[in-house]
Amino acid sequence: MGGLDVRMREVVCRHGRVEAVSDVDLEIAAGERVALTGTNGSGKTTLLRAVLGLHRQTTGSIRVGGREGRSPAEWAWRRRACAWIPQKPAAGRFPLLGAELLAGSNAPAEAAEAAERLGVAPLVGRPLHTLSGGQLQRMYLARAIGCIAAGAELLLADEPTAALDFDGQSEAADVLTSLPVTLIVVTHDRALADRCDRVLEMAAGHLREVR
Ligand SMILES: Nc1ncnc2c1ncn2[C@@H]1O[C@H](COP(=O)(O)OP(=O)(O)OP(=O)(O)O)[C@@H](O)[C@H]1O
Repeated sequence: MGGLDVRMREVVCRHGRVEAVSDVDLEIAAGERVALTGTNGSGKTTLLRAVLGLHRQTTGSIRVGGREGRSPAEWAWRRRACAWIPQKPAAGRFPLLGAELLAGSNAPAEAAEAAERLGVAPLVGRPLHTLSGGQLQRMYLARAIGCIAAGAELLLADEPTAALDFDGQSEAADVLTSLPVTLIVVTHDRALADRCDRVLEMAAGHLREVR
């Protein structure tokens, strides 16, 4: 089993004056699958974005594979090391096509193959904003599989099954928990959490181990 270890020390994330993540310490072993649950607005998305370097107002230490994100070169490495399934797509200036999203994985053939398996291959010519919520999540999962084929060893997934139908939820949970990477998945889906090695709960920015 591959995967990178993750180590967080005294991580604090703010949105202006709001402290969304408070003093989080966390160690995740290489290859572990961790579900991050908790109430709405408790800081889960903010913490995942901090790991990716997308949340600037972050203090403390976040190491992935033993590497801190202190320099542009370290962040470039972190971007390649992480596959990311966002809760909602970033608003870009131009519409992005499904095929362009898949190509961004650096392993377009593997991503396209995953899109085929996940039933969204016929939609790759469409702009992402025209896809349904579930179709979009399948497209992002296909991209993540491409990123992993290209060498990513940490998958950060933010509610990746929230918009899927029942069969899709179960299929995506199988795929997510069988990938040869470390997984941190934000989820309100009990069946997905049950398949993970550990379950953590976030409440008002604080993290605690549930299982
Ligand atoms: N761009 C922003 N500007 C200001 N406050 C924000 C911003 N994004 C999030 N917040 C606030 O930060 C806190 C944590 O939000 P976050 O999105 O991390 O929660 P979450 O646990 O992922 O919630 P959910 O389960 O609803 O997705 C919330 O109080 C939220 O209102």
